Amino acid sequence: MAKIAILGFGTVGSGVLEVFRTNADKAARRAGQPVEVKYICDIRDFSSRPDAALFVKTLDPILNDPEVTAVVETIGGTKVAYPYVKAVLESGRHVATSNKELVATHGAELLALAREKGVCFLFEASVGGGTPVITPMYQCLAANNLSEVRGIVNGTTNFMLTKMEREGMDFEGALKLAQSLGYAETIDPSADVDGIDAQRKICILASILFGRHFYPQNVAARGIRDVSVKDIALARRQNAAVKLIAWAKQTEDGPALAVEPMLVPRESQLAGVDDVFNAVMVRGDMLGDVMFYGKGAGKLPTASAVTADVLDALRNGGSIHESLFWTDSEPMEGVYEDASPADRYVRAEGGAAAVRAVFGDVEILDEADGETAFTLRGKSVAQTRALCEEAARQDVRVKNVLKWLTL
Ligand SMILES: NC(=O)C1=CN([C@@H]2O[C@H](COP(=O)(O)OP(=O)(O)OC[C@H]3O[C@@H](n4cnc5c(N)ncnc54)[C@H](OP(=O)(O)O)[C@@H]3O)[C@@H](O)[C@H]2O)C=CC1
Ligand SMILES: N[C@@H](CC=O)C(=O)O
Repeated sequence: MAKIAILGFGTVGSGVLEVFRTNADKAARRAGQPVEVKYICDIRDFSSRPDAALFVKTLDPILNDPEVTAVVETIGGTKVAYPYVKAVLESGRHVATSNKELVATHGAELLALAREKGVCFLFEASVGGGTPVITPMYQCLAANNLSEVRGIVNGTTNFMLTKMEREGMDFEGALKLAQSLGYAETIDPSADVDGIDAQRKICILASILFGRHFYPQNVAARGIRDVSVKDIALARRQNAAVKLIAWAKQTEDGPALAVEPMLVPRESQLAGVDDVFNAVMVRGDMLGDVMFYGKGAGKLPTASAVTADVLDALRNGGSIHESLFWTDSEPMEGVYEDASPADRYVRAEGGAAAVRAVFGDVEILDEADGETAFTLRGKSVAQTRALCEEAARQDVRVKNVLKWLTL
């Protein structure tokens, strides 16, 4: 019988207990032995629950119990989760976590520690929630050189954009609904809306892709605050959808990665990914493109991925880190940009004549309510930025810029 502990009994942690209880037989077969949740550590009061005896308020009773061999971390953030996870790994126990902030900030160090101790540090649920992305990347695609990953990795914003497109729901209403469904980050939902959650996730995917640690501060991230119902309608007129895309790729100048709302042509499979669903496309030199699609957030989908990691750890042990590993690296100055030219949708205050005076002979998509929307073709990030700055000097305020995703 394997004994485990859950740290943090919120949306995901309570889901892990439910998955273990509902699918106990399946879990026992997979782990090679029955699995019992012996402790749950949470600062909240659960004394009225029938299983109140499981609850503890700190990590100490768990560390002091030699029967516990694996620990689930679903507290979130790094303040408590980082020292807790480090202590658990140092004590020679496996860790499975859904905490992308922890992995994006301390992943290389924790992987090295797990390797040193011969235990597992697994984090499948940290990207894609319940959708397997990380394990396929380092296991099933191991015979490929991977050059690119791109996808929709934030369930909350994808849910919100879908509600805005289909039901004309406003931004605040869509966010409240996503929060009530347990999709949004509880500590700070602006992590979803401002692209920070996706920034952490693309760092994890890029670290696997390139084999060295990528830090969030080196990744330009924009969320969906500037996306209006009007942008979505104009995108639809151009046979495209607005999606928050996280991408990382190898370019001639080295790695490039970012998170940004983009215009996604309907021919792309990513355009049809709606609601809380996530989808990640990985490009390999042998397989070509492969897409992983499924629920990116929510209690049971996410918990199912965390639980699977615990079962893998119990069954296979630390040898997994012969394939799941990346080296540490120093954060650099600035961000990893893609310098190649691209086409962009731009919406700015002012008439078509004022817009053309700055941006040249651009294709006008719409001119209404004192705003002009147009397509700016073949400009790099730096050129686009310079044009927007020049526009501001000429009283043409740019309200949104969305790069077209190439297929
Ligand atoms: N929700 C989702 O769909 C998904 C979440 N994730 C990630 O999973 C992690 C957990 O998310 P989620 O379950 O939504 O978060 P919740 O806020 O619902 O759960 C966290 C729990 O941990 C408790 N907690 C806080 N501090 C401590 C502490 N010192 N010791 C023990 N427990 C503590 C919290 O209590 P209190 O409320 O009092 O602070 C809360 O009960 C996060 O990293 C998140 O990003 C990943 C994929 C999907
Ligand atoms: N808040 C996140 C939860 C999963 O990581 C999201 O919306 O995707």
